[in-house]
Amino acid sequence: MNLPKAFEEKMRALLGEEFDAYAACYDEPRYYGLRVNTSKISVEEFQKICPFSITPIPWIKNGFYYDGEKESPAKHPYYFAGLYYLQEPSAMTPADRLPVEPGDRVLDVCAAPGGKATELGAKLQGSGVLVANDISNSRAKGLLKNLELFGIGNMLVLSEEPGKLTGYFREYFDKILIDAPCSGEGMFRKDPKMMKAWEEHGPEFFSRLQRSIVTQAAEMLRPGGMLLYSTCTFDALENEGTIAYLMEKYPEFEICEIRPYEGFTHGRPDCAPGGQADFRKTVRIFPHHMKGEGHYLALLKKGEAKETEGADNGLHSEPSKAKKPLPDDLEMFLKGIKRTFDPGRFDIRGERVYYMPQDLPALSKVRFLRSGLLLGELKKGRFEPSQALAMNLKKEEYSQTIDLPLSDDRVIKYLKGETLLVDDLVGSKEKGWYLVCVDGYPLGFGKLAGGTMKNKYLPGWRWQS
Ligand SMILES: C[S@@+](CC[C@H](N)C(=O)[O-])C[C@H]1O[C@@H](n2cnc3c(N)ncnc32)[C@H](O)[C@@H]1O
Repeated sequence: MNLPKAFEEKMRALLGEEFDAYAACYDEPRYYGLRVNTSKISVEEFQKICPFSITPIPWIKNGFYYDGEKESPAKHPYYFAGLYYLQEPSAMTPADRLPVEPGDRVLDVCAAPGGKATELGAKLQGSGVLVANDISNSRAKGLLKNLELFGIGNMLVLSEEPGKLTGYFREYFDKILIDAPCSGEGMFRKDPKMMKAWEEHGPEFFSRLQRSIVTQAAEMLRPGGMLLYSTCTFDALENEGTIAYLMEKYPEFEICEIRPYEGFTHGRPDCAPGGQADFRKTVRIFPHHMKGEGHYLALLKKGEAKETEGADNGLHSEPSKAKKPLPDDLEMFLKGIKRTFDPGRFDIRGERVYYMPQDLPALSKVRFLRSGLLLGELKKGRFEPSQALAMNLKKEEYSQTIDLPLSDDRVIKYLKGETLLVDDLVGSKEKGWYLVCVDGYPLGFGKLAGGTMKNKYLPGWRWQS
């Protein structure tokens, strides 16, 4: 592979005698990875049912390699059931190493298309809140789809400039991930087009952007909270340089150890102005040391603020809405779900019914793609459940289900949007909303009458043949 000359020279200087081993990797095939959605299935269970050959990624407990030249895991009903996400192995590391716990308030500042946000959401296991943001509205649409496919309901999907969010979320979050826009040097093998982009917008351009994003994000982290910064580039200015800038502006941040793996390489104190030894705790991923493309990670903890102590965190909760009774048809539908709903968290806007995360600040004038779990729509008083709700439910939580084995050709028919005959599975008098599952994992809803099931799978998500 012909690398840009300036890049090659820079890498020679960075890697010294390791450069030849690094350069030789460009003649090797790229790695393909798949990450299990642990909010839907355990790793052990997935290994039992996985229809293609996989081998563990040693530093990611729910990550596996697959052979991308032979297999197409995105064209499988389990993918449509949200059981896994396809992701380059080194890119799994940031969300894995940010210690998110159920109940946390988590922000993913640059989240689209959701490779990391889907893992952060899965780690929350339905409690707390994930705010997934991306400045690009078109990319945020893909992010929303991936989060809904994963069954994440306790979330907001926003498309905002991070500086605007600081006014709403000052010191609000427990954990923040910044997977920054970068010059992408670690992705040259996976996607050679990145080299052209690098020549147009190199490290200097991205460094300026990263400096503004990290300092804006810093204001949204509560004291004691943790921030993980990552890039898929090798450039020192964009990596150690950005973290050094953050720590100069916000001295209350300290660099923390990242759970180790033998293939990780230490960050470089010599690449950071000031050269503090702590930069060794940051991690560089190189393809000649491990089976992944290339990444940089720094985990930081925010101490008590030195200058902004006692500042108002801007958190003014949405005034609780007067609790109106829910429409009858919605009330009836919810009786079929074995889950306790908090009446104060329903939010009906026009025809749409949402179930909101708890303790959100008032968010007027923020560009949303989604706020909360879209439960469904009220059409002339009739409630129609959404695709997002189907993906958010477990089979055991819903009273009426049609569970098809993978081998049943009605699975693909359902995903294509076709009407199904299911009189062999339900009594002739049964009717109403059914949750259609494959091997026990929900795919979507259908409406049954007289042994025929009208397909309610979201048209935009259909299986394309
Ligand atoms: C490396 S990608 C993120 C990949 C994503 N975290 C994932 O794992 O799928 C960087 C993202 O940052 C977004 N971006 C660029 N500038 C931004 C800004 N100022 N604020 C927020 N997002 C930005 C881009 O649209 C892009 O989607």
